[in-house]
Amino acid sequence: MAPRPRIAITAGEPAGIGPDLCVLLAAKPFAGDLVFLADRDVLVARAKQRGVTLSLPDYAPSERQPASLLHIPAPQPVAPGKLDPRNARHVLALLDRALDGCVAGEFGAMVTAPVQKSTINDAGVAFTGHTEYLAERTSTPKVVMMLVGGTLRVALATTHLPLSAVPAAVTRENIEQTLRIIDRDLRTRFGIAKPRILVAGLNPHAGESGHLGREEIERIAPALATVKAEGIGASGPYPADTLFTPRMLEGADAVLAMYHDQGLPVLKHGSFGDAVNVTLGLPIIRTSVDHGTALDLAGHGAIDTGSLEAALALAIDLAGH
Ligand SMILES: NC(=O)c1ccc[n+]([C@@H]2O[C@H](COP(=O)([O-])OP(=O)(O)OC[C@H]3O[C@@H](n4cnc5c(N)ncnc54)[C@H](O)[C@@H]3O)[C@@H](O)[C@H]2O)c1
Ligand SMILES: N[C@H](C(=O)O)[C@H](O)COP(=O)(O)O
Repeated sequence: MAPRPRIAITAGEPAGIGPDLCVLLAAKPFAGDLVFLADRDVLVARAKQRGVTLSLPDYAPSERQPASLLHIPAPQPVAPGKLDPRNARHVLALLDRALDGCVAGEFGAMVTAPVQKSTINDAGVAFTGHTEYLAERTSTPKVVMMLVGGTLRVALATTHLPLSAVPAAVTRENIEQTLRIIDRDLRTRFGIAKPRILVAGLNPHAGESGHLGREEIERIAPALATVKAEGIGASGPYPADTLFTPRMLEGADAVLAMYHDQGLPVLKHGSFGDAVNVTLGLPIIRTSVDHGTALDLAGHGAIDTGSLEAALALAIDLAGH
């Protein structure tokens, strides 16, 4: 029998629902050993607020523990729902420790609870997302954000940037590199022998033969021709408005959307609460939830643990490959 992978889970923004999700998951059984990276006082307080019994021993690297806590202190007291940029470095320290452990082989994968990107920026650290942060920290020149929900996988050619900056970022080179990464990771990590990837256009009606924009003709189609010649099963560019219809998606393994809000609303409409965000192209395995910090629900109120559970299950599965 394969050994249980050890998975690092970062609690994310301490004022958000990340700590709540951690305390709710800590008592559940998983097919891996879970190491929660968080401030112990924050988890204890959150468990009390939610009426949950928290039983997490300190992490002991030499032992096999179904669930444990790697305590990393937050410098400032934490109140649910109240952001404090002085705790932003703590949030990054959780990520750094998990990442270092993955690179060193101590952890088989890392799973991230949500962070508040604005607060990290407010603390003076330029931060657009875990995806870009982990790429930079591992010196990986190119990674791809992909969300998985139900039978749908949606990858993005561009991630966290203003809409006005998207057209310039949809370059031929970007599309080629993105498709190579999706193809490689679907084969090697997801075990799909010959991935079939559908590529969206950028403009309405995929540019209407150049009358509604030329990115499809000048960049996306030439990039597709190049990667097809390399044997990658990609096709398009397709008009995005009908690309996500069941008939188009039949037999497809992934869709490549050109920008964040072209692809993710479709996926989240169908799967919010159960979908998983996975970073392709990294030297380590990283999955995450499909939602944000939900400050309005931290410490009280009904929260859905489904996405974090799905992210954990996928991380365990990928770590086992
Ligand atoms: N993986 C991540 O780190 C991640 C992902 C998405 C957004 N964010 C960040 O989160 C912050 C807040 O973003 P937002 O307000 O756009 O989105 P959000 O997901 O935090 O909230 C959107 C709505 O969904 C609800 N919600 C979210 N998660 C829920 C859960 N598990 N159970 C029940 N309800 C839930 C919230 O209460 C809110 O009504 C931003 O800083 C954003 O950048 C982080
Ligand atoms: N774009 C993601 C989403 O909408 O779910 C989210 O912001 C998380 O991104 P990172 O994993 O890069 O933090």
